Amino acid sequence: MTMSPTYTLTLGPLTRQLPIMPISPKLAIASFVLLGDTELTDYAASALAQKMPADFDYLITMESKGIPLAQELSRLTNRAQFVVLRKSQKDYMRDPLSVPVNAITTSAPQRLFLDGLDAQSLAHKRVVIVDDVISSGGSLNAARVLVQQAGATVVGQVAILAEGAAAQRTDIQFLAELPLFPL
Ligand SMILES: Nc1ncnc2[nH]cnc12
Repeated sequence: MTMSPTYTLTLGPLTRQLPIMPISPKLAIASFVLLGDTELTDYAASALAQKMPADFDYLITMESKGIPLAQELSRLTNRAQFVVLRKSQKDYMRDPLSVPVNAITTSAPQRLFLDGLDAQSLAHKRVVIVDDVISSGGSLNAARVLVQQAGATVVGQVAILAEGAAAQRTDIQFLAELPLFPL
């Protein structure tokens, strides 16, 4: 296997070599895969716990790479439950809400689904959206729409990394920037 070039990510005391992978003829990304990295997940959750709004009811995240982060953040902030927006409709969902989403790493159009039971729990609640990387903001926007459709209010948006132009956003809290790599 030929080795791809890497980008060195530094997060507090931790460093990771992220492989730089083309995702289109014109663009490569430094691939940040949180799944399986317990050490990084735990560090990022404790750092993000310091950046959370004081008053919120629920964390909400998007399948799949945000899930371990949201779980640890939920534990650290003493929230007994968090909500996962899914990328497919499951047979066990009741009256799911769904919206289209465009993500930088997935070429095919996708949808994001909120189980109707979760939607009921969220009604009139204060919600923080958490994700591993915010890039184009496509999945964040889709999550916001679902949260609003459920009758909840978004009181915070947090991520480990802000990629490309997202690093200039003032409406998100994040720990580090991640560059994009034009080809
Ligand atoms: N750099 C990246 N690595 C992994 N997933 C991503 N989603 C958006 N940007 C990403």
